[in-house]
Amino acid sequence: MNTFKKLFSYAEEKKVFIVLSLFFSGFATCLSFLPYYFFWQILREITTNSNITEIKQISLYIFLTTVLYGVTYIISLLCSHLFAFRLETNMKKRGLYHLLNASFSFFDINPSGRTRKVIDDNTGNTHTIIAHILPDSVNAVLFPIGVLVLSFVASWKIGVLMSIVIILALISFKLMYADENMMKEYMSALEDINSETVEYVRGIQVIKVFGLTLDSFKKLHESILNYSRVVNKFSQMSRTPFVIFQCLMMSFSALIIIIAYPMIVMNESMSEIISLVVFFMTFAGLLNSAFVKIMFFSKNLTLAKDAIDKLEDLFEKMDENKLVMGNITKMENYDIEFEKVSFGYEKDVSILNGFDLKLESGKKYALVGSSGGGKSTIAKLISGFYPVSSGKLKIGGKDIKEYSGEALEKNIAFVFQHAKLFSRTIFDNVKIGNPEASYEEVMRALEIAMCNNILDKFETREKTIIGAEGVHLSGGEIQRIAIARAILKDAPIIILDEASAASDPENEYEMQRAFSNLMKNKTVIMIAHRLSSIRNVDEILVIDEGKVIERGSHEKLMEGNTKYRYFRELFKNANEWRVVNEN
Ligand SMILES: Nc1ncnc2c1ncn2[C@@H]1O[C@H](COP(=O)(O)OP(=O)(O)OP(=O)(O)O)[C@@H](O)[C@H]1O
Repeated sequence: MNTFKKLFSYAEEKKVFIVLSLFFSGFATCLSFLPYYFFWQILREITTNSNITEIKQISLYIFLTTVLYGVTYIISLLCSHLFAFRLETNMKKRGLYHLLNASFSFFDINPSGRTRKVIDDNTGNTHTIIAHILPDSVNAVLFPIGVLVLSFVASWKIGVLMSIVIILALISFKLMYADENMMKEYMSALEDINSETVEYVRGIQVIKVFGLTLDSFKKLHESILNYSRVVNKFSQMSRTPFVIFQCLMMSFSALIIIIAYPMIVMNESMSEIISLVVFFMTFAGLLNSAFVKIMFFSKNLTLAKDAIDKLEDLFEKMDENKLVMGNITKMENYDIEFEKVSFGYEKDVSILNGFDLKLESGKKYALVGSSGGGKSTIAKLISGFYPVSSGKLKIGGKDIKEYSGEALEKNIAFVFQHAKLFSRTIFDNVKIGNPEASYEEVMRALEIAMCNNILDKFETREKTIIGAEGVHLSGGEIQRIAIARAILKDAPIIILDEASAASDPENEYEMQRAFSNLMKNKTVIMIAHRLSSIRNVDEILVIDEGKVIERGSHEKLMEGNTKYRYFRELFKNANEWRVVNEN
């Protein structure tokens, strides 16, 4: 019931519809007995007086009560659908709200496609239980009760027989679904096999290139074996009660012999016997369908519970690591200062420990160092992706926490290693940098970012839709469009995380020019592996194990036995090695 409480809380304003739906469903169930009652009366009339006027009259009652039942049931479904669609909409809205307010760290860890899928799939999974199963469950519960009452009204013997059948069916039914953990285990095995299959298909290129077999793709193999084991266990567990349940339902009509035979032997009224037999037999299929509805209810309730748990778990994750924001909107200057900052992504693993660093407004810095040293982490902290664990991170002399979210967004532009472009026109992709910008300003940004030769490739130029048929952009070209976007944003602090990694030698020259245009008069923090691209910066900082171990100009760091010089030589050797091998 907790699941329903949670579900209903998403659409409090339309709760009245679900109450109405349950009421009409109950009312419809009661009405559904009337046609059967009148049917029994017709049988009695046919087998006794055969009064045609009376039969016509009762037939009319059957017709009217059936129509009334149909209308009431439709009203019930209409109400449940109104509630279910509002619930789905509100859940999606809540998802959107959390997405818009999610911490940056959330997007750092969670792929956007998966997040969308969790929200879309799980909100969808709540539809069946609310729109169909919930109103039907009222029917499923009331129907066997009504059948019992009507049976006792018809004959106490039929009533007793019906009671025995219903009790036995309920026991076997309960045994089938007794183990809630079994259901959970089944759902989790199903989810595992689904996600592992998706992972396998996504990596199909690697699998083909390396000729991997399913066995070597261990996790998928294990998930298949696990699924098969769980399904087998579930089937074995449900086997006996399911067979009993099916036998009961299938042989239900035959049970009337227990009552009819002694009546025939005792020479009771033939018309009474026939009407009772036919009346009893009509309930056989109806009772079965009531139980099937209960079966669907259990399954869909587990699905809905799973869906709501997953959504709430996602919302919780979106709220983790959120930066506490202040309300200062203006930055006095763009000096950046780390004061004894400690930070770790996980509780016990510290990446920065008492880290100190000062970067001056308007200067260009390059962070270099061995992989995993903490360069990107420093950049992410400056951008406000994660809050620091202790110490202070200041921009313009004020703690980053004192600024509003908009102030950080407005003043910092981050160009990622793998820039993301949307399936819109090149123009629109750039305009995201400043939605207020004019046509000329966008075109100017494209020009400064050296994108003109990209536009020349397409007849539709800046109106070319990214991802449309025949539109293929190289990594370097995508990066230049992303730089145009950052140029248009015109933020005073620019962070470039391995931003030239995607460029090939052919467009590296253009990339470098695009970068220098972007960096003019800004505070720039550039993380670079290509050491050739960082010569024009004011200072180079060598980061190792979360510390600045060297800092200075290229010339200064090349003097003496520095780590930077060592990296340079490695880089030079690697390039020479590459050129020799390419020749
Ligand atoms: N989202 C994350 N969750 C947990 N640990 C992380 C996360 N991102 C980075 N790390 C860890 O933090 C450490 C520093 O990583 P960071 O990316 O800052 O290094 P880097 O110097 O930029 O490395 P590279 O040059 O290879 O990109 C690494 O040990 C890395 O495994």
